[in-house]
Amino acid sequence: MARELLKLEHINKSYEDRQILEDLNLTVHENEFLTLLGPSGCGKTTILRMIGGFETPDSGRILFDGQDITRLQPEKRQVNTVFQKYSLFSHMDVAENIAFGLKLKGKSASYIKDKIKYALKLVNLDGYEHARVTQMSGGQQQRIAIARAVVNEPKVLLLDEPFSALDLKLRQNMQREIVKLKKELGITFIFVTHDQQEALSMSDTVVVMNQGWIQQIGTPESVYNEPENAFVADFIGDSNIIDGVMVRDKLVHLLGKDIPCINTGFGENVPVDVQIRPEDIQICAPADGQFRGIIRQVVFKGTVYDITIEAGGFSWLVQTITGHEQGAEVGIRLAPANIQIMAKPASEDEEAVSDE
Ligand SMILES: Nc1ncnc2c1ncn2[C@@H]1O[C@H](COP(=O)(O)OP(=O)(O)OP(=O)(O)O)[C@@H](O)[C@H]1O
Repeated sequence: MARELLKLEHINKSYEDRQILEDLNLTVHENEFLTLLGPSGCGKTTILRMIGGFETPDSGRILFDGQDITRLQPEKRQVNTVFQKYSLFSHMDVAENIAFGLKLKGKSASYIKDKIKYALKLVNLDGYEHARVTQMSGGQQQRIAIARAVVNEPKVLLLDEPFSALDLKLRQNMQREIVKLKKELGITFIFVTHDQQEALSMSDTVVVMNQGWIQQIGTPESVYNEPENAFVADFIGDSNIIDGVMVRDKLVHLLGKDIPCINTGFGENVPVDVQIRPEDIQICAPADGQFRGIIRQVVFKGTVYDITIEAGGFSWLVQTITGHEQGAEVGIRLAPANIQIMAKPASEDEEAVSDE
């Protein structure tokens, strides 16, 4: 793993007596593409604003290269932000927008000219120096906002939902371009989004958040394939999440049956959440299934079918590449490797204990 570049240590932040972040710890490595992913209001932007210097934590420290920058002014940090609304100056042309920060820093005219040329080339807008920003498309404005940040040669680029105003096609284009840009620049990117697809396709590391808490940190593959709890499983991709109880290691009691699973490390009789991805469920002949049921709904999604099967008292979402007949009786088979066993959230555990 690369060197640790940025560290958030024991961060607390409240707004008007409401605690938004509590004892948050996060490490960002040099040259990492790290994405903060979570539903609206979970505190992603607050974290980004603290890293950028636009917000101060109530307590805790932010370290950059080992130096405490918690209270350092934004312009003194080696960090630049691309905001959601781009915040371009409408009365200035493209070049003036990009030059703005450099002029404030007192850079020479020839230095600024070279930088503008370099940055516009980088974002595929060569020759647009004198265009008016108001006459440019959302995607082009987004690129200018990125060019404006890049000319400052930041060590870290912060991007706060930069594609939220763009339509799907353009969004996907920009996602590819950002990943390419990141490779060319060789710097650290911290990206904020509530779009799980965007996070999975772009990042080295995904930080999944909910209500101010980090739920899981991992590669896109690990948060998708090995979610640590039901929130992550449910938020990232589609999931079947079912209450289970461990019978013993490698055997979980699920909807009235004992089903083999992989190693879990959970003790006997421990209540767990069991996750099975829709694409991992095998539909078979009724007699061959671990559960027997009826197909209730078949919806064609373009590349896959979403099939709802009622079986074992549970409504399963199953994804297949071939169609099935509504009303048909079928079996469901689960491969042990496709059964993800997760700890229940602490509060639910307590309830389970007190119910007994
Ligand atoms: N300046 C502020 N004053 C009061 N409350 C605030 C302020 N800034 C943010 N909040 C609140 O803090 C919480 C976290 O906000 P934040 O913007 O960090 O979330 P987010 O995950 O980035 O959400 P979104 O995706 O909607 O931007 C929200 O409930 C928000 O209303």
